Amino acid sequence: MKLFSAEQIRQWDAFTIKNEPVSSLELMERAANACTRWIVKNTLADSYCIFCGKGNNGGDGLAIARLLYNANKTVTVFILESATGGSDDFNSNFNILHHLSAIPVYSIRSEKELPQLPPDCIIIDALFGTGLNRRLTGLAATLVEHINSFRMPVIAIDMPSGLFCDQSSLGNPIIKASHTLTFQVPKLAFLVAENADFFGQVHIMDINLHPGFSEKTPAKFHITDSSLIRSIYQPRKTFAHKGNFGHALIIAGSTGKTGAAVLSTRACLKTGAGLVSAHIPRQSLPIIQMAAPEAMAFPDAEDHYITRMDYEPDDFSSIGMGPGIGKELKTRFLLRELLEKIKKPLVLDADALNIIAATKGYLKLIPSKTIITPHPKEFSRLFGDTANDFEKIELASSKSMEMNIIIALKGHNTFIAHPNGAGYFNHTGNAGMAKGGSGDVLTGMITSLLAQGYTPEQSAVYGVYLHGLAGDLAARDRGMESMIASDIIEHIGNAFKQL
Ligand SMILES: NC(=O)C1=CN([C@@H]2O[C@H](COP(=O)(O)OP(=O)(O)OC[C@H]3O[C@@H](n4cnc5c(N)ncnc54)[C@H](O)[C@@H]3O)[C@@H](O)[C@H]2O)[C@@H](O)CC1
Ligand SMILES: Nc1ncnc2c1ncn2[C@@H]1O[C@H](COP(=O)(O)OP(=O)(O)O)[C@@H](O)[C@H]1O
Ligand SMILES: [K+]
Repeated sequence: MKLFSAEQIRQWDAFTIKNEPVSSLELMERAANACTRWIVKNTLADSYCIFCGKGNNGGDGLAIARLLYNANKTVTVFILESATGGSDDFNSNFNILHHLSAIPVYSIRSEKELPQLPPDCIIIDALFGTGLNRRLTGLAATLVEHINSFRMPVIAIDMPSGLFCDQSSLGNPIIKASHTLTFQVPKLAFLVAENADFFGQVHIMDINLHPGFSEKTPAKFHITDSSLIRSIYQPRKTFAHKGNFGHALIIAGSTGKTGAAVLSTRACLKTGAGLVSAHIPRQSLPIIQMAAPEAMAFPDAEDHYITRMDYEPDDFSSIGMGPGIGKELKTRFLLRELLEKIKKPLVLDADALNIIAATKGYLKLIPSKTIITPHPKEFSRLFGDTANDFEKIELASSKSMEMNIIIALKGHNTFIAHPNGAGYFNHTGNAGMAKGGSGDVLTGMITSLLAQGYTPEQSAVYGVYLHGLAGDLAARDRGMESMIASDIIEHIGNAFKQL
């Protein structure tokens, strides 16, 4: 699914008005109807306090007020006055409402007019939407803080007021909504961790914007959805043999972190590679053979960590390196040797990335189309700090293009930057996965897909989606608190079945 900017959404509204055709006021009525249906169905209250600005977001608020009143609800409207007049559609809805004397309408012109509200009402925030063009200050900011001081649930229309769609709002006054009813498509602002306190649960209101616009308009960012994954998926052929699905090598583990090697290797096996081998420290040999009997093992010459390749790396279809390897000097040298020798893309995670970040000259050795899977800290070690999440996304995108690598920046809504400039946000996964070992599982899964012949771009997008889906199924079965990384592996099979 394409992720459009506020400006593109404005163009999409205009395109719909021209090409459907439909009047702007009718489109607002459609939006207000969708919101009102949701509100009536999902809230049990009888009383609603609606705060409106004087743009089209406020126009939505006025139309919702009228529709809720028609549904026999008690409605009170507060209008934040501004020096400029209302938008055309705001004014039209204001005139309609004016004739319904049963709906009280109050103006807020100064702090003295900030209202007290009945404790059983639901607050509807229609102050500002996608038209926000600067941070809120003055009376608007004070009103936002005033609304946030109430304990009643707040339903934001389109955007929580004060939140920018496509840029950081860090430190700004913003409505803290329990629910956001947003029009047609999700917004970038709802995908980043720094905004988590503001939008609550996001619900998409389908207002039938014209499909012609989204089909022909390119977008830089996308949300990975099941239809994209189904288009990537290659079913296994009936007469296939193990040679058709590649030979994956996992280079992982050191004493005390053999579990990382076990998790990556098992996840790699469970994701469909034809053959899986694990290069582990010598002492880990019995452990890996017990925990993953289907995998072959290359025990290192060294007991406790990895130091030497006794194989040709290009003989493998894919190699994933990093989970639990530590940062011993000899392991660093081995990583350098691998980076210099291999002619194929790699999967690099965890300590492989920490070694690269800490050792001068390693970063530029990363082979083209390699997939790196840093969590935010590993990302900062590699590429430096950023002031906010939006800059982090831009930095991931530009580094991916500059270095011709795929960067999966892990977290809730993992962001995957492709070297052609496109970016994919993943929406599967849950906070039950915020535990040691989950990332090791992801490395094994992506390495497995790469071995099977999926392109590096496909392997990253597909692997991250499947990993999150397996995590969601694990959470459903075991609960977010109790699920562990091994449970994600146990649910990879069911995740495949759900595609
Ligand atoms: N036909 C359409 O274009 C549709 C628009 N819709 C609604 O329209 C909204 C966008 O409407 P608008 O473009 O009128 O914008 P908004 O209603 O979001 O706000 C814009 C108004 O606020 C002012 N403003 C912006 N930032 C401010 C700040 N920091 N302090 C004080 N004033 C500020 C602007 O000058 C303008 O007057 C959407 O979010 C959505 O709710 C929906 O009704 C669907 C259809
Ligand atoms: N709150 C969350 N929502 C969704 N996915 C999450 C969440 N927390 C963690 N994850 C996922 O779990 C994995 C954690 O990886 P990482 O931080 O490298 O853990 P580790 O190195 O301990 O294995 C990532 O794929 C991440 O996207
Ligand atoms: K709003």
